[in-house]
Order: sequence, then structure tokens, then C-alpha cells
Amino acid sequence: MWRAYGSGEAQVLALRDVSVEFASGEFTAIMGPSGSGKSTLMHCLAGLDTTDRGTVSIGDTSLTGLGDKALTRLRRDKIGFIFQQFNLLPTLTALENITLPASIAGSKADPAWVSRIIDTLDLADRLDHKPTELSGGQQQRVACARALATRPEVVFADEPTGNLDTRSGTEVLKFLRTSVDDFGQTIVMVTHDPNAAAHADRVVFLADGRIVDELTDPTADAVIDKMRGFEKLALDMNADNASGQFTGLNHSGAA
Ligand SMILES: Nc1ncnc2c1ncn2[C@@H]1O[C@H](COP(=O)(O)OP(=O)(O)OP(=O)(O)O)[C@@H](O)[C@H]1O
Repeated sequence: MWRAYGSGEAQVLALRDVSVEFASGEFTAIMGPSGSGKSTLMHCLAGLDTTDRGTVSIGDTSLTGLGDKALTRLRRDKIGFIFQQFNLLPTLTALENITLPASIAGSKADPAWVSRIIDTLDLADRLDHKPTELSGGQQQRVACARALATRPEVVFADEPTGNLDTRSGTEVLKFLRTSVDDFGQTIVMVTHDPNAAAHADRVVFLADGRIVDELTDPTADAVIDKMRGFEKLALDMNADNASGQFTGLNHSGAA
């Protein structure tokens, strides 16, 4: 798939010929230097943004060419989201936040399933609390429960531990791991954190809008090694671009 922002000289190619699959029941992390296209890729995969060229499918369902209404329905029925900022509704209790997507969809979340998730996340004694009465870690656990409550085909997590201390972050990552191992959930997570990526089954690395590498069964050290290589590559490319521009200026100056 391809995705560009802007046009002419200011055009940024955020995704260049990216082709990637995420296996069902697997936990994949997407990593890459800042500006490498991680958020763009996730937004295109989740139907929050559209590609310029190429197709996106979830299972047998193609997202490409769907109108806004159909995309909204598809996101509601097939996708769970976990955001860095939790994005809970402040006026609702934890339990109402968890069951909201199902009630918007006009169905009731399966009570046995919801209570199993709530128990796994150790939220049973927090269900009547509003988000402001919960710690950051508790709020993100509520957001995890909300994402899983409708049994989505895939959960997209955008920096889910970015706002949490190490301990709360680890709890969230362990839950994501459990949801893959015990519930067969499919998860795609964007992260900057090699320790977070090490909880995944697979890490896909983006640099400059392209998929440049991947690791299976990653360790944090192996992820750090790969990232160092891409950051050095990005620095070298910037240095090349800068010297190219300089030459260009000299030319126009001479003309
Ligand atoms: N709405 C937009 N308009 C113009 N350019 C954009 C827009 N969104 C992203 N870009 C550009 O596209 C490229 C990829 O951005 P993207 O946010 O996907 O990267 P990222 O890897 O998620 O970065 P970060 O780790 O800093 O969040 C960047 O060069 C960015 O400046």
C-alpha cells in the first residue's frame, strides 16, 4: 500500500509499497524511528485513514473502497482500539465504558465473557468508579477490557504503555500477551519501547515508509540492536539529503 501527504515538493511519502500480513491469534509489534510511518500504517489498517494505492483486508472483508458509514460499522464490529491516552468517557463508570461499544452496536456484550476479562484484569472492585477516580494503569486496563469486550477480530494498540509507569505498563503488556495465548486474540501494537515489543510474537520494523526488517520471538536486546541500525541509517540518509540540497543551492547560485 502507498500513502502520501501533501503534494508537489512538500509531498511526504508516509508509506511506500508496504505489504504486510498479520496472522490471526498472533501479537505483532510495529516499531521504527519517529516519522517512519507507524501511525499512518496503523490508521490505514484500522480504516481510520485510506491508502492512495493498494488494498487492506481484515479476514475476508476488504476495507478498500468502503464509504464512511460502512467503515464505521466495520470498525465497531471487527476492531478493538487501545490508545496511549486511554480515551475513556469521563462521565461513565468503568463498567459503562467497557460495555459501551457493544451497546452502541445495538447488542449486549456476552456477560460471561465480560466478567472473565474483568477478572483477568483485576478490575472487579473498580467497576463503579469514573475514570478520574482511577489510576493511569487502572484506566488503561479498563480500556483493554473495552477493546476486548466485543470479541473483535483484531485489536490495534497505539503506544498503549506510553503514558504508564513501568509496573502498570508491564501489567497491560502481560494482559495483552494473555489475551493472545488464552483467548486467541489478534493484536497489532505500535510502540517505541523495546521492552514492550519483546512481549510480542513478531516485530515488524518500518524506516522511511518501508518495511525494512522483522524479528520473530524478539528479545528486548535484539530489538534494541535492530533499532540502532535503522536510526543510524536514517541519520546517514539525512546527511546525504542535506549535502544533496547544498549542492543544489550551489548550482542555482552559479546559474
Ligand atoms: N496529516 C499529515 N499531514 C502531513 N504529513 C503527515 C501527516 N501525518 C503524518 N505525516 C508525515 O508522514 C510521515 C509518517 O508519519 P507517522 O506519524 O506515520 O510516523 P510515526 O512513525 O508514527 O512517527 P512517531 O513515532 O513520531 O509517532 C512523517 O514524515 C509525518 O510528518
